[in-house]
Amino acid sequence: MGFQKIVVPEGGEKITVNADNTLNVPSNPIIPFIEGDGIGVDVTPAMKIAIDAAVQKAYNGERKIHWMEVYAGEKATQVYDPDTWLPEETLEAVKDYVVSIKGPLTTPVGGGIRSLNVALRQKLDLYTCLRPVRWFEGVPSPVKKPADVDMVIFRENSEDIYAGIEWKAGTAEADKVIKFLREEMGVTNIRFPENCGIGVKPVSVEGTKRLVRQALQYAVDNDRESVTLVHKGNIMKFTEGSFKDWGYELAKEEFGAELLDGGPWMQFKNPKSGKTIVVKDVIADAMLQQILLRPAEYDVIATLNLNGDYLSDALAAEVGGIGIAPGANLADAVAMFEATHGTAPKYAGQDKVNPGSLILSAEMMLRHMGWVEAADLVLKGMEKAISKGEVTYDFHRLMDDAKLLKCSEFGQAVADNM
Ligand SMILES: NC(=O)C1=CN([C@@H]2O[C@H](COP(=O)(O)OP(=O)(O)OC[C@H]3O[C@@H](n4cnc5c(N)ncnc54)[C@H](OP(=O)(O)O)[C@@H]3O)[C@@H](O)[C@H]2O)C=CC1
Ligand SMILES: O=C(O)CCC(=O)C(=O)O
Ligand SMILES: [Mg+2]
Repeated sequence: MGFQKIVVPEGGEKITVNADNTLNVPSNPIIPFIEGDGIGVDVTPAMKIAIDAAVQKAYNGERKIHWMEVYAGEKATQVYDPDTWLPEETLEAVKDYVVSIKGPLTTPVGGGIRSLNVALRQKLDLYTCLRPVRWFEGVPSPVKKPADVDMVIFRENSEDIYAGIEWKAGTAEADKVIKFLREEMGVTNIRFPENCGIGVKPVSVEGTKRLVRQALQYAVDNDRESVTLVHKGNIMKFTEGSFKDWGYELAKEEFGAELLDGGPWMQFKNPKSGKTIVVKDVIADAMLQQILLRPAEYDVIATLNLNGDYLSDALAAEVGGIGIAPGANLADAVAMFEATHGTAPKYAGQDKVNPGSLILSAEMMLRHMGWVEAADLVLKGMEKAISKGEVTYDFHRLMDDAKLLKCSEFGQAVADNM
């Protein structure tokens, strides 16, 4: 494939996909990366230091990642032209090379371009946002028992209000939609119809079921105890409420779940371990208190896009903050790994922030590639560096007697402690 600006590294090969979506990973895979805006310039190089060291140590030079920079966000506007935020060839490369990783990208609030992060997920149909949340020994936490927080969020990544179907108050488009709603749909309860922005929230049975299927399968494969459907179905009956109903329906249809004590909770036997997996649901606002008060009762979570966004940051806070919260955006074959945090512009270029989130996202990527020995070394390096009190500013400000490291130094500390 001929690219305009992307330079394909020499000596690397593509990861390919089999008919059953398993990967063929060569020993010299080319991995596209988006550096990211803001603190992307800090965390992405630190991530590469830690990951290259883990691969070198695990495989003694027999395996090596060939990083290939692809562009999005502000850097794309510099490399291509001022109006190109998400070049077509970036999308092609991410699809063609199958496994990639990205730093955060800026989205202006209120106006300007729509989220490039959301656009990447939608254009590549990366419908699962997978965000595991666990505590590392020694990480400062605002809760009494952070070790009880061990949850894996499956956030629906392609629907909900993130579809970006909305019209600004006072525009002809908003007025037209409001007129339609009032005159043709009999809507009488738009409080201020003269000056009202309108948003649309699509939630489908297909979108829900493919996400919940991933969450249930994850619970089976990883011998987890429960899957909780988190929704606001009491208020948004035909979107969030249907998500809950379709989730239970899928559990029954495809995993053989049966009602537990008359329902609505369900349960089924894990075909691999024989243990019971409970499928339950919690309303989203109550869930935000549950994760603080009774975290040990929650395990795998399946939820809609906005709930998942809120829950990700709230849960991350319980185990040290979004500086250490990893994630992945997954389609059936294509996978793009990505930190949970944003561009933190006030820290951009200061070599200050925690690269842990992107390093742990890359750890997930190595595991996804089947490079588990290297992934284990990343965890070991991270755990040891933190337990020695070698940390970035976010942990340092909450710890006594810790050593303050720069972003790049923490990447090196992970490498040195493997
Ligand atoms: N996937 C993506 O690319 C995402 C992009 N964004 C975008 O990022 C921009 C900024 O968003 P904002 O709401 O400020 O959220 P951010 O996640 O960028 O930052 C919020 C706060 O979180 C803490 N934080 C974030 N990253 C780190 C890190 N690596 N290490 C330590 N602490 C960290 C900082 O806290 P403190 O001030 O306490 O030190 C920071 O001020 C927006 O344009 C938003 O749209 C947001 C989320 C995800
Ligand atoms: O796209 C954005 O700017 C924000 C996305 C976000 O907060 C997330 O995915 O967690
Ligand atoms: Mg978020």
